[in-house]
Amino acid sequence: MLTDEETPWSLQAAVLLVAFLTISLPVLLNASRHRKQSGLLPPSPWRLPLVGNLHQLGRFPHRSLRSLAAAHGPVMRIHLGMVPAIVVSSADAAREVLQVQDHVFASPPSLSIPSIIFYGCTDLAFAPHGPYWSRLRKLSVNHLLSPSRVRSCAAVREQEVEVLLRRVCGGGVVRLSELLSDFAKDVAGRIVLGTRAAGDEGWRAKLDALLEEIVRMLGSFHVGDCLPWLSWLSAVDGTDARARRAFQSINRILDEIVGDAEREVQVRPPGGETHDDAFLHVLLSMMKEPPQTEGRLIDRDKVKALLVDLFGAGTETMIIVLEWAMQKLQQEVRRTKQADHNSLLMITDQDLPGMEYLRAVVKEALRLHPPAPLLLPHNSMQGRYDYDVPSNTMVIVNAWAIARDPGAWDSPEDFRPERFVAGSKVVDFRGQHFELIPFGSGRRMCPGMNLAVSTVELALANLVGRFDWELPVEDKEMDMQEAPGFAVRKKSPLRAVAVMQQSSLAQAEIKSLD
Ligand code: HEM
Repeated sequence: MLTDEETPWSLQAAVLLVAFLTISLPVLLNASRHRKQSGLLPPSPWRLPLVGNLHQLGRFPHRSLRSLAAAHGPVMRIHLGMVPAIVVSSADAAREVLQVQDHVFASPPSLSIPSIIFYGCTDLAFAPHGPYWSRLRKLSVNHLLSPSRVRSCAAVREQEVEVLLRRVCGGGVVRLSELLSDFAKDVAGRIVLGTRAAGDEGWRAKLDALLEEIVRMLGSFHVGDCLPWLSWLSAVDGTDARARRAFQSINRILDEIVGDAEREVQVRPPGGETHDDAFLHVLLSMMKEPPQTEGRLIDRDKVKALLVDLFGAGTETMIIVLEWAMQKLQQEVRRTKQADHNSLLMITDQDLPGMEYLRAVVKEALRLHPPAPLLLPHNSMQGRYDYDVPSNTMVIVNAWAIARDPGAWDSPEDFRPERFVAGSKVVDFRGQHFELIPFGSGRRMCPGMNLAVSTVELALANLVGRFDWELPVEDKEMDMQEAPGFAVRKKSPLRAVAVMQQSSLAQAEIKSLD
């Protein structure tokens, strides 16, 4: 996880920039006096020269931006250093950006660190909107993330849930964060890489190292992104060197992973089919296909770029939802059982559609704790909507603030899954109801939503169905604090005591898992 010092847009950035104030202030003040304001720009909080509003963002930008929006409105213009950005904090404004004018805001901004660690932005999340992105997205959805592909790997998820339950049965205080994290990585490992990854400590260590580098670098501040004319500074302050070292480390790990898969394919008997439908095997076979008229889509580096996305975007987000939902479920566990589930049999993928209350709990956890509270940044490619949004302006959607907007939600700060149960207002997170957009919406919406939701629901259903969960005696109350970072995890790891249900049937079943 990120340390406080590594927080994006942190004071550390401000301190660095303030050093330049003394020399450049007179020049800049003069320049801003002559700057021509054109069109109707969104309202803007006051800002410091050079620093802009960076110093106001603090350790939790989603919270600080909500406070600023309360004073300046749901469409607001801020400055990250000298670079303007539009912040959107209402469902209506989010609909305008992500649906009505989706085509205008469909590219991410060009940022220095992602372009180093994501192989020149040839991954899915940071690739500019265009034919390459579109083909890569289609490939990922068709072979890995579509609802039918997700259904077809239900057995993998169920087997991994069994492993998780067996580990919980160990007794005593369960280190839930650690177990849930291993579970999410094993699911991703098995469907992306194949059975080889299951329960393999070597694989988990590789993935941990990979995620650590990605999360650390995405949380780093690059002066050139905020003060383009000072980008040379990142060579002096070591940011570029750190990013290149991180990239070398990411590349080495991914080379090992891809190399292992290539060797596996080579030792397969001639004509032998793959022993599983692992996505990496599909990618490797596509690398060998003759190029089509549009050129070859995938080469080794692009395969690695895509893997960074799938592991980075896929595992960390699922871990976050599982942690927050389990934390909430410690309070809700009995009601969840009564509402949904009276059987002690293993709950399978097929049972999930009938578990209305559990699904409401997951929705409510995603509402209060979206893993990416500011989604991913978008970039305007042209023009205007109600306000003038000059082309090439970064647009930040504060999904966290929108999901807590008192204008859209009753008691928005309370955890109340009932709000999603039949008879209540129908609100879903599939990109059509803009008051709840933890996965974004429009063409850049998260393609991993079906996989994530099925995996999270299956794990939670079984954890809650088989155990009663209590706080460890030494933890007097639940710690609900967030940790700062690009994706917002719980500050302290989740621990709980799992009390196995007294029913002999439950005990017999759990023994039979051994
Ligand atoms: C609960 C879990 C998850 C949440 C809350 C989540 C959330 C998001 C969000 C907010 C975005 C950006 C949307 C935007 O800016 O408009 C995104 C993009 C993305 N997500 Fe997820 N995600 C989750 C799980 C996954 C999984 C499991 C995968 C894949 C294995 C995945 C892969 C991606 C990719 C590749 C993108 C970039 C898509 C593009 O730009 O075309 N995510 N996700």
